[in-house]
Amino acid sequence: MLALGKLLELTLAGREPAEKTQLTVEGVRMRWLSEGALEVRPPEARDNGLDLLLSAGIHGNETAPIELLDRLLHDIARGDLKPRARILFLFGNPEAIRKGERFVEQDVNRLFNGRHEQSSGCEALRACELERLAASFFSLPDRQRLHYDLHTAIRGSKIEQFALYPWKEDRQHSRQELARLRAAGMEAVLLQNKPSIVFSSYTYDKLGAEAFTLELGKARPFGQNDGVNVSLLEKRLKQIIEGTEPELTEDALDGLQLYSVAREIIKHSDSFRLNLPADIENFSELEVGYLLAEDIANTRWIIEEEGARIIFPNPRVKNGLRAGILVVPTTDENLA
Ligand SMILES: O=C(O)CCC(=O)N[C@@H](CCC(=O)O)C(=O)O
Ligand SMILES: [Zn+2]
Repeated sequence: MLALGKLLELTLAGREPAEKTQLTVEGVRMRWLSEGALEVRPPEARDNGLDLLLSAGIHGNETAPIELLDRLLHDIARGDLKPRARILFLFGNPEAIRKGERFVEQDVNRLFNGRHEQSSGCEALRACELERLAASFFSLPDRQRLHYDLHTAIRGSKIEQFALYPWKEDRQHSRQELARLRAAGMEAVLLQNKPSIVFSSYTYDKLGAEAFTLELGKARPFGQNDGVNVSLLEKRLKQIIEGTEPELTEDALDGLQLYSVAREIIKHSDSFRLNLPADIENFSELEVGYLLAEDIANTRWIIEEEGARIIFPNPRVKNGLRAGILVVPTTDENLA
């Protein structure tokens, strides 16, 4: 296999490859751009006009998605997977991946859309670099732009695999992209309704990509991901890469649960208290009237919404950041 197919090994060892560009037997060009960043370009005659950004390891301890991208890259480097799309593979936070930690100093996925400019340290620099790499990759005109940012979650979930779809004013969420997600094994999609500072929001808002955060199961260390079944996603990604996706049918959205954000729970101070069991699963339902959280100055978060569910509850985030999202079921009537 070509050495550049071993991007993960290089990244884990903190090494630069001796050769920065290599050609596979199929004439696919692989180019190392910087730590954890590799561009794959099909021969011009085979290029189908899709630019696909695949990122994982934005959180260093979320290893199943990193292993998935590693397998795809190996297949490309061996000539077993024959891309028709241009692809950018990104391992988001190399230092945290090496440490097996969610982050080193701060969460990279809270530093996009300009936030890194108000901060410092290795993760702020990395967020800036990731924005630059993505912007340069998505700078070619007249091409389709698609970004999947792959994650696993801190806790178990009543809905194992789901996507978060960013928001931008005057831009509608796409039914076609939701159908693609359904085919890739996603059981639910959370339709965002305001701007955000995560990576997929940056590529959606600033670079015009269709972009998603995908949650694939519970985070575990390398080699312990048997419980995370990414087979449908892996199959779909291979089809997208090779340009062999089957046509999506009328019933393609059947069974896909849609949610919208009712409220983001923001931790304002060290007095923040979240009244949930430590092992609560994502998408657990909360009853109207339930006192979810308390914070400084008698702030109380009480459930008012029928059918509300909690995702990503985390009282340990830094002050000013999201400590959970309250979601409610929604319909597909506003999709494009
Ligand atoms: O399990 C958790 O609490 C977090 C899992 C995770 O990393 N999720 C992403 C979601 C990004 C988004 O809002 O699109 C994150 O929190 O960064
Ligand atoms: Zn994550």
